[in-house]
Amino acid sequence: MGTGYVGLTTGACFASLGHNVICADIDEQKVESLRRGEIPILEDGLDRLVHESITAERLSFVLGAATAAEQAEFVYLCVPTPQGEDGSADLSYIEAAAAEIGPVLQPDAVVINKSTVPVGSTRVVERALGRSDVHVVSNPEFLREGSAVSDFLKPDRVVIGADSQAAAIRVAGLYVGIPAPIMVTDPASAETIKYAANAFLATKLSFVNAVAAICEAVGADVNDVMLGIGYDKRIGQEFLQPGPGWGGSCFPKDTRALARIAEDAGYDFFFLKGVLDVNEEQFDRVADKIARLAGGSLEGKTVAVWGLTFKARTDDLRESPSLEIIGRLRERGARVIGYDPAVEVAPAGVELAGDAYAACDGADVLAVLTEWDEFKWLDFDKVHEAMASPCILDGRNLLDRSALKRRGFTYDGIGRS
Ligand SMILES: NC(=O)C1=CN([C@@H]2O[C@H](COP(=O)(O)OP(=O)(O)OC[C@H]3O[C@@H](n4cnc5c(N)ncnc54)[C@H](O)[C@@H]3O)[C@@H](O)[C@H]2O)C=CC1
Ligand SMILES: O=C(O)[C@H]1O[C@H](OP(=O)(O)OP(=O)(O)OC[C@H]2O[C@@H](n3ccc(=O)[nH]c3=O)[C@H](O)[C@@H]2O)[C@H](O)[C@@H](O)[C@@H]1O
Repeated sequence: MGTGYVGLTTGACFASLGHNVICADIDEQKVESLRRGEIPILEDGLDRLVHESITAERLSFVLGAATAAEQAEFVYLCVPTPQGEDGSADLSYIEAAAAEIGPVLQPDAVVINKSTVPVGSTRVVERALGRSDVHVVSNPEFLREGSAVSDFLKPDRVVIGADSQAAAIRVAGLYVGIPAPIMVTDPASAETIKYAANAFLATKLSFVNAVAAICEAVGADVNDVMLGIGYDKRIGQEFLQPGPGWGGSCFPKDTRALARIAEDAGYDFFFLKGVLDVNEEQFDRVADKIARLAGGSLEGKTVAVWGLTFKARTDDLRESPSLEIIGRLRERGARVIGYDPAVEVAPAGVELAGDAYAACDGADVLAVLTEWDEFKWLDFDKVHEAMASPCILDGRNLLDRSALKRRGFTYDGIGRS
């Protein structure tokens, strides 16, 4: 159920493992284009997997959840769980999908929550299904956008939360062929593992960005500092890249949802609120850096922005740090010209340029906010020529600082004095 980043990846990967998969969505246009073999999202390797499985007649697409669920042994719920008004996860899509499939499910079918859902949602699904002869299991997903297929097929672990041992073993059987430890636990623990993992990763990034701020003040280089701490195996080298703040469709909503779960459980997770505050502060700090490069005020200034998506190798703009920072620049009176290799429709408040050089035309500052590899290899003499004043804010520490300085740019990065 759901053919978004998670549902389509899950469907295509399970089909590639030899299972027969029917993917359902309520979005008619999406279903039509998937039937034609057109993949609506940018995801490395997904195209090939979908085509191979359609050809092998192991993967098909239908409109509406009930049609797909009728004959199924397993039903995966991969529908959105957006942030509700009070910060908690909105379960209305989950409840609607469960209510729709409840009447048509085969006895003994297993309904599996792959959407990220708060503790207790297994019970919510049970209630919405209205069936005592089917099982509900939690099987959270840990894939990242941009590397969804390889993350799904080579995960660090598979987590299954079930009350019924037999149902857990049946779900584990779906993953035969995937080289990963399978951990079976109870539903509440599985649901908590998902939120704790995302919140821990977000904490790591806020910590890195906070250390970057200290590095700027004391004259240290955050890249070296992170390399140095990462050699410690207990810390590890991964997920230590400083940046303009973290974003995406999940970290912000899941971190807020965990803070809310804690509050409802009577625990003041003040520390996690600090993680969120540091991230907001990082957006402000980057906007301040751009203003400083523009001479103090952004009123009437033009800022070129390279990178609009929330990270490279995805076309997803949801809760993108780049858009957060652009909002702040516009509030301070700047005109923003953006360029992103994966974005064709201009987000609100951004004029979209046809290429990276065109974005720089007459710009007072260039801000690099997404780490697309191709930005490294552009002709910076051409960029220099196009800009009104050659100033670069490198929000991902992506570019060659010394080479840019030699070319006459004023350069500022993150955590490098
Ligand atoms: N995007 C990511 O990297 C990850 C997302 N998740 C979680 O997975 C869930 C889904 O996320 P995405 O795939 O990003 O969402 P998405 O927004 O890309 O896709 C969700 C799809 O579900 C469809 N849908 C809504 N109601 C439906 C219904 N009743 N029946 C059938 N289809 C329905 C929508 O039309 C949409 O195509 C969320 O809970 C998210 O937190 C978990 C891990 C990774
Ligand atoms: O629940 C989810 O949706 C997923 O959320 C994240 O995956 P994703 O949102 O695709 O992206 P990440 O690669 O984790 O990046 C998130 C944000 O952190 C930033 N980031 C990441 C890594 C880093 O070292 N530095 C850094 O600033 C990225 O630019 C981006 O804005 C998690 O990594 C996945 O494990 C999880 O399944």
